[in-house]
Amino acid sequence: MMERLAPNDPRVQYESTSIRGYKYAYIRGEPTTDAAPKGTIVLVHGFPDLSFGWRHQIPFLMSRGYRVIVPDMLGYGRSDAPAALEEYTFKKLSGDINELARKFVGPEGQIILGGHDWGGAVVWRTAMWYPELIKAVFSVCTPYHAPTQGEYHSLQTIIDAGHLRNFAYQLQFEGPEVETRCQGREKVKQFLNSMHGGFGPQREVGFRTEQGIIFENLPKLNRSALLSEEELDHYADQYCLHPAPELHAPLNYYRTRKPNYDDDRVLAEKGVKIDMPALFITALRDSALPPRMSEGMEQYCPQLTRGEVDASHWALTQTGDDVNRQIGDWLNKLEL
Ligand SMILES: O=C(NCCCc1ccccc1)N[C@H]1CC[C@H](OCc2c(F)cccc2F)CC1
Repeated sequence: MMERLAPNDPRVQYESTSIRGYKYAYIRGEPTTDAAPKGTIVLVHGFPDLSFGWRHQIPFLMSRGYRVIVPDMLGYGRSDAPAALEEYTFKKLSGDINELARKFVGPEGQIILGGHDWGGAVVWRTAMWYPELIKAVFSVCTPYHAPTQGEYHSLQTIIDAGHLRNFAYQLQFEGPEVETRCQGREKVKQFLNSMHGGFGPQREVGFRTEQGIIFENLPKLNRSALLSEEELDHYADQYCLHPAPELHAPLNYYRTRKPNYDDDRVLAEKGVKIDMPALFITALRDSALPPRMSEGMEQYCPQLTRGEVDASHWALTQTGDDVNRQIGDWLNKLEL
């Protein structure tokens, strides 16, 4: 199997462009096969991640004859990180994906669009706002969730009513505590390590979905088995390209529920569905996005293929070869 990308890997190019007045940096990987390029794939990462989060998938997709474009999403890494939460709505991020993609496929072309985590939520909405751009769409971990038809409820109200308990950590992430208490390279590195499942000598953890970050445990944690020291250092370096509070912009993805709800009403009224071919790969041990959350997706995605991996939330790295195999099989069927 191909070796995953290393930080600053010479097999790909590191470029940037201006979108909506913001700098978007991205990885560009070209096909490594002699055959004609099969098309362009755009990959969208989640939280707390980077374009580097797709390091297992990028060489694989290049070897299958695709050009791969992988942005650092707004707020991350080498891209700009505006402070205002309004800049991070699904509708605006969808427009950014459209603009980035069209730089490579032109006004009439199409892409295959893939997402993980928050990137998965973004790709489902991009497929609804820009269906003409999308040849096919896939998401790892994050199921499609329909635009709410009813009235708006805050996450606090929903959780107090006993629903979405697996999203309880988001109540902490919406607030100021995490960005205030995790500033500076060492604390940011400890935060990233905790989110990747690092644990302490008494098996202490630094993050639980029912609770959020357990700050007193962060200094005790050993490095997560999912990341090499070099990889964790790269993440910390990239997050520290932005001034403190380094996590403010990434956490803005948790602060857009109301504006996203307002934008979603237009989609709900139009009865927009995911009509193009779609692949959803669930991670069987993702404590934030358990498999049960994808029940009923077929009614919104008539051309849905389902897959699963025996992984935690970090399925892209933990079961990279299995994820690649399932994406590869699905792509082969698309190209028939
Ligand atoms: O918070 C996220 N990632 C950080 C935590 C990663 C982690 C998990 C478990 C262990 C260690 C680390 N991801 C978000 C991504 C968007 C999701 O919201 C979309 C959505 C809805 F709003 C409603 C219904 C379904 C649906 F998918 C909510 C989780």
